[in-house]
Amino acid sequence: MSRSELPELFVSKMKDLLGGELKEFLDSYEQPRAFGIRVNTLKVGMNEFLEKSPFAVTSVPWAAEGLYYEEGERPGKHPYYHAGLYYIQEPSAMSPVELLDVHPGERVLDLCAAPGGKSTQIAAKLQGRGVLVVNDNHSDRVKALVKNLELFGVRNAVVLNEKPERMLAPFAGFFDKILIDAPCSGEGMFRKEEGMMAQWERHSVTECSLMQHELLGQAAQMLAPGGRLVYSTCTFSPEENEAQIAEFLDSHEDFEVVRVFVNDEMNDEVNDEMNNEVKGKINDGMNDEFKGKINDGMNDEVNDKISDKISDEIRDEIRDRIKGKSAGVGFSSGRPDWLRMPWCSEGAYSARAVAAVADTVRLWPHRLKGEGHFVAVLRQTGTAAALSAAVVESAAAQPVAATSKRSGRGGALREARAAAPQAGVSLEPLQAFGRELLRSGRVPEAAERLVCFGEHAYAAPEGLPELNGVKIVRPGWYLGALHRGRFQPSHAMAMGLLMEDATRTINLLTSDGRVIRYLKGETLEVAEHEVVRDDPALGARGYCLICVDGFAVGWGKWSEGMLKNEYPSGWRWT
Ligand SMILES: C[S@@+](CC[C@H](N)C(=O)[O-])C[C@H]1O[C@@H](n2cnc3c(N)ncnc32)[C@H](O)[C@@H]1O
Repeated sequence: MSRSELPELFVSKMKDLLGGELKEFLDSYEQPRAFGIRVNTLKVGMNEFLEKSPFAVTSVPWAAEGLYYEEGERPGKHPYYHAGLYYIQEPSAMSPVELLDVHPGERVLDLCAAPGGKSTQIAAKLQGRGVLVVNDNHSDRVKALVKNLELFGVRNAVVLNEKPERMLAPFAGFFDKILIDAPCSGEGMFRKEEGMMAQWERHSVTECSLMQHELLGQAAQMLAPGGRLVYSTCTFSPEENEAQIAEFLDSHEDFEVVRVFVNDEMNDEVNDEMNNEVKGKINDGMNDEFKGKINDGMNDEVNDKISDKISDEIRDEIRDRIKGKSAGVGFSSGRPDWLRMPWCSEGAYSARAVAAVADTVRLWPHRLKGEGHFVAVLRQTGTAAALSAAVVESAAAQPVAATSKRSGRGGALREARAAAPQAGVSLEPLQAFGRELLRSGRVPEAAERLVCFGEHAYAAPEGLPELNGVKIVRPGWYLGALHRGRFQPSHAMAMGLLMEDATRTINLLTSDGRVIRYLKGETLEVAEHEVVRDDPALGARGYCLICVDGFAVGWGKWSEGMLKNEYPSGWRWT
């Protein structure tokens, strides 16, 4: 796009904000934009992906799993996309979750989650452990959110379609980490989606900032003492960013801004330095510690896992060090230009708030390869007493006994008691499926809990509070339907499995023409010897997990040399 297409009012606001940097900022609109994917480490290690990547990629400096790809590539048109190996994401949009600092086992809320870019990133950080609650108040957008979580194979997410005020009672003080990726005026989207410019004229920044103010206050109530809250937008207007945070701090004395660094200035040279150092260390580590073991017969898979692990650890260490080096360069510290905005009267915010806001992060499109983002990392400064009280409380937390409002047949809303299937529905077909098709012999796994809404079975994460009256779209990983004494496994179930989880698989290579035909929903010819079974006593006939290069893409039902296609119509390759 050209800078001349930008709304005049927007340009004059940016002049107030950026001063001498305005030209560089506007020039960035004439540059080609950066394209990114984020690797799904629930399914594939970074090193394995880099070896298999169908496109040339380079690292996004501020996101551990982020990669740039070149314009002209079509990552959405590759079987790996259908296997959920990556999410196509604008690179600067990868920064908020990176700064949320999620660890496996935590309770995390993504309050404004659709279509799920950041939810899938959080899920990968959780590595299947802990609880991820994702919410969006827009019922149509929630459908895309569910689909993306399913494609990513996320098993520990609960999807809600609620107004945040209705979540306050059940989730008061519940979450360790909360992300508010707020609805905003979208100024950072002008280059990516030109339609946003027309919307920007109509939707006032003021309207968005009122919404954001409310969301921040609501999220604060759901955060545990000592918890971390990340607020992000893809807009540049300070009314929706710095001012929003300053106002929040002035009404929430128990919150502070956490000083974080983003390497928006990190240049290729530093990046290369980091990559070389990582490579060298991996080789050293391999030589010293693992070479002997590898020679002792460890196979390639184990080898890859070790090098993934070393790579992650060393990468983190080096990244931290380089972040230290760039302190004071790559973020908005000490640049209070927003206070010069015409609407900002002197003394509108306390000195504490103004000083703290200097530690929020701006990713600018003229300084890095990305469209731009604002990120504020906030911490609830819980006292030790409050923290121990929260621990006692969480130990006493009851498991879910949720009710769900789902549209029943005929569109009527009905309440279904969770954990018990509909009267007359037996769980035996689901259990039999688990015994036959899963190596673990059971579904759900020990850390999950079976929840039924009518005929539909889910594996829910443990440790949620009572959710009575909350609109639940998915109480967990959707397993499938129990109908007339049969179990019909869902596509979400297939996507939540790894090839090694299943006892009967058909693994096709991407080069095999049948892959695209499978993804288009066609019936395939598959010879019996291609149906791989753990145990020769297990027949070839029946459900098989269909994989591409070892990654699950869906179900098929094999019989007499033919594979009946179970790939859902809404997911097909077009
Ligand atoms: C910037 S988008 C979120 C993008 C998402 N985090 C991602 O990475 O894919 C903001 C979302 O907030 C939702 N939203 C707007 N107002 C909301 C509210 N009051 N409560 C919850 N969600 C809201 C919108 O429907 C929209 O999907």
